[in-house]
Amino acid sequence: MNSISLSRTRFDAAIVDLDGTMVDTLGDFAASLNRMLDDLSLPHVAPSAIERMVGKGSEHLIHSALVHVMASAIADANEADAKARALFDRAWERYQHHYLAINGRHSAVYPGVIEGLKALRAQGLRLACLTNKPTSFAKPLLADKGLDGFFELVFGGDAFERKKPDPLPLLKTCEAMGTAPERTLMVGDSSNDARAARAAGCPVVLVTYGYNHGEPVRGVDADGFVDSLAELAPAAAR
Ligand SMILES: O=C(O)COP(=O)(O)O
Ligand SMILES: [Mg+2]
Repeated sequence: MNSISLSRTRFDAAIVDLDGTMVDTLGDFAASLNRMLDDLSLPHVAPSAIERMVGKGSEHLIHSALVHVMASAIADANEADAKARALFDRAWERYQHHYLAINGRHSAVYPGVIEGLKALRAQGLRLACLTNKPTSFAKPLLADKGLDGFFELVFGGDAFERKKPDPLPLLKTCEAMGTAPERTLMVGDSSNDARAARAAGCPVVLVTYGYNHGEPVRGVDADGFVDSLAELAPAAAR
């Protein structure tokens, strides 16, 4: 933890991101997207490219993957975008089908997550999970990985009118828990989480191992960085 402001703060609650923060879901994203692309008779997309597209919800991920695979055949960016839009409804239906069928099978909980969540709960913090993936994907994934018992609330990207990086989901989650944003710690892996937290008035810590749209995470404006959620316990206890 490299933050001075955090060490002076006491927290009542924490809001924890899912993909890239608690669970490495890149394998699930790759499997579902590539099965979807098979159904559309389109070429596969590499996990290294998918990693840069994750974090802004499934709609953004699907559209980005479609544009990415069509860019090799269609030189004009506007044309590729229009083609991706035309294919979207079918792609979304196929993606949902495949994601729900394999949810969690190609994913793993990051080291230190269970330890970190246990420590936060032991300090009396209330926990909510707030992700941009749909709630119907998030809840079974948390259950499959044995993480559901830590969270009194789970909100997906479809739970509110707008997704992170908009502050609305964080403000609504604080409201649902009855906690003040300045005493509610956001724990995430990307600039999406940090921007949402800053705008909501929540202190924010980012993990260094997540996705962050392919950009170095330490360049993001946050209150601290941790290499493992296990490092959060002493900060929360102060
Ligand atoms: O974009 C996603 O589906 C995952 O997003 P998350 O990092 O908010 O969990
Ligand atoms: Mg994330």
